[in-house]
Amino acid sequence: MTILVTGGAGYIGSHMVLELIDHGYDVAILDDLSTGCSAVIHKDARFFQGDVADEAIIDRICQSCDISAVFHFAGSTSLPESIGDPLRYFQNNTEASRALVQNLLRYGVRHIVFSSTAAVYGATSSAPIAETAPCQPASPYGWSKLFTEQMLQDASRASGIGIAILRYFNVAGADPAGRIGQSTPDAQSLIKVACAVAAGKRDVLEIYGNDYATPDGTCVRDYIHVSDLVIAHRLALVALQSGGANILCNLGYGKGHSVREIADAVGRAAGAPLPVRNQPRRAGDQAIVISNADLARERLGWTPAFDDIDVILKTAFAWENVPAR
Ligand SMILES: NC(=O)c1ccc[n+]([C@@H]2O[C@H](COP(=O)([O-])OP(=O)(O)OC[C@H]3O[C@@H](n4cnc5c(N)ncnc54)[C@H](O)[C@@H]3O)[C@@H](O)[C@H]2O)c1
Ligand SMILES: O=c1ccn([C@@H]2O[C@H](COP(=O)(O)OP(=O)(O)O[C@H]3O[C@H](CO)[C@@H](O)[C@H](O)[C@H]3O)[C@@H](O)[C@H]2O)c(=O)[nH]1
Repeated sequence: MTILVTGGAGYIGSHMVLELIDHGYDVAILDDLSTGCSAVIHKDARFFQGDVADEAIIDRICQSCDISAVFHFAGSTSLPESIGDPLRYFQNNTEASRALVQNLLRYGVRHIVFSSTAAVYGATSSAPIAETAPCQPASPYGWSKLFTEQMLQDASRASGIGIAILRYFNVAGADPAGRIGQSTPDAQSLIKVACAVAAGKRDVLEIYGNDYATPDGTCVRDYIHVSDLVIAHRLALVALQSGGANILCNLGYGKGHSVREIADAVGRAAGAPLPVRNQPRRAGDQAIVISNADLARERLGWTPAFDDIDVILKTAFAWENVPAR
């Protein structure tokens, strides 16, 4: 039996593929390479290039591989971008996921693990955020993921397919062995950009807002190492395959770091202070986003191995600090 990883040429998906292959699974990847990178596609995985919403390509994959479970990472991922282009987010995250699930159900796929986000909670939540907090997304990105969560839950009730919905906080870092990292050329996430500045590929780190109600005025986020994140995904699949109930849980470390702290720490990792420039607030940002991830530890038996911001930044910078990347 084969595991299908959608978005397996992207940042998190490529780390998932590595984790699965390291654990002896057969893997197929479906990716349209819209933001993914062919250089990170694992040589031992079968690669299909195309859109997750395309019925014909799902037919081709399911007829040539015995797909038992799907990790669904493919999607559009930028919260600020979604504010300017909401319809693309509802199309590529919600509608494309609906088409994917409908087509997979025809082939008897039994389990789906879905990439959701802390952005489903939105403005009304206090920190740390547990899964029981109300969901009031502050962006089309958050809504596009929340709608998909609801759709999966309803599809599961109707069809019996097992689902795990994992709400990630801020994912960062790279494979500690240096095999892969975040390769998206124009990724705008804080740690990627800060490492690019430290590696001399960008001139300055813009800090979006220094007047938030936080200790140093900059936004606080809960950064989780990508390798811990994909381990939790593998454990979620094992739990579903053992006959466990559907899963909905946060993935984070339950601690926060400000933008300013990240800039300072990347400067330390790189051996020179980072040039920074204060800018106005970015639309859609919350001041503080920190998880309560107790449920993941209980339900999945997950014990993070890289819960250290310096390890996250060291692996991210090591990956970025190669001129060709
Ligand atoms: N990076 C984070 O901090 C974070 C946090 C929460 C949730 N997520 C979610 O995790 C998932 C992966 O994010 P990432 O950071 O690896 O992003 P990414 O852009 O690196 O990866 C997404 C991959 O999906 C592919 N893709 C996009 N639309 C597709 C489509 N319609 N059909 C086929 N392939 C398609 C892209 O080419 C890319 O390879 C996304 O669903 C994202 O919303 C990410
Ligand atoms: O060049 C930059 C980039 C970011 N930031 C700030 O850094 C913080 C983190 O931003 P970013 O790395 O873009 O992450 P988020 O907007 O918090 O969103 C991430 O985390 C969400 C979950 O919390 C995911 O759903 C998203 O896909 C993922 O991009 C925010 O305050 C940004 O304003 C800067 O100041 N300068």
